[in-house]
Amino acid sequence: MLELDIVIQRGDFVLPIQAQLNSTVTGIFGASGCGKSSLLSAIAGLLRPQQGQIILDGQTLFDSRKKINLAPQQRHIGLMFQDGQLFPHLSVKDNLLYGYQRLSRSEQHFHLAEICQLLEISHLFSRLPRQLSGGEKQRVALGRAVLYSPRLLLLDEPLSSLDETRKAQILPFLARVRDEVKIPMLYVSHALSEIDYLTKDIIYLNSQTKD
Ligand SMILES: Nc1ncnc2c1ncn2[C@@H]1O[C@H](COP(=O)(O)OP(=O)(O)OP(=O)(O)O)[C@@H](O)[C@H]1O
Repeated sequence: MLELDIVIQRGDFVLPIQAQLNSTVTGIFGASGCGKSSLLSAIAGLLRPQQGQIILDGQTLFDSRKKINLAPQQRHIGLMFQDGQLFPHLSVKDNLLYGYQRLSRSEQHFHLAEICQLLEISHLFSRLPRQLSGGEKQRVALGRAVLYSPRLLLLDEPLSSLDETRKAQILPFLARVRDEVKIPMLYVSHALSEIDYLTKDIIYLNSQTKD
């Protein structure tokens, strides 16, 4: 369970958020600039909230009063963005293994073959990212994020660079990750239809302006 009780501030922008998230997938929806990416950055440890607490499965990741602020690598949270951000000079296989190889055996919860079969990417192993379609890149990025065995996977508009046909192809893979791998996910999107496909649990963000 993820417990959030924080205030994020960036200049005049203020976002207070209080929520308890229990679902395998929680959708995060809101207008452009309402703070969706800032919220994910705060959970990942890349942006310090102005005040409050973030607790994941009983572990305090951030507490302004107790002066706790775990570094991103101590949080073991996975992030996946709009353009996947694969390393361009590494093959698909080396991209997939990038974070995985740095885990100890006990931290490796999945096998390369199992995840690649799930996402149908095994035949792409020797290719470089520039030799992949947009949809293939996103499946490889998702595979890399899942192999890292994160406690929580944060997905920031993972399909927004794809056309409607490709989106429709990738959504079932995300549903498979939800059902078969069961890593809790926060899924940010402008598209309610995408969120609806994956979950009925949605947070609507409303930011405020500092007076
Ligand atoms: N580095 C920064 N410094 C100051 N303000 C920032 C910074 N980054 C973002 N902001 C502001 O914080 C607010 C929230 O931005 P954020 O990127 O979290 O919104 P978002 O909901 O993810 O937007 P979008 O849907 O357009 O990607 C915006 O008003 C933005 O202008």
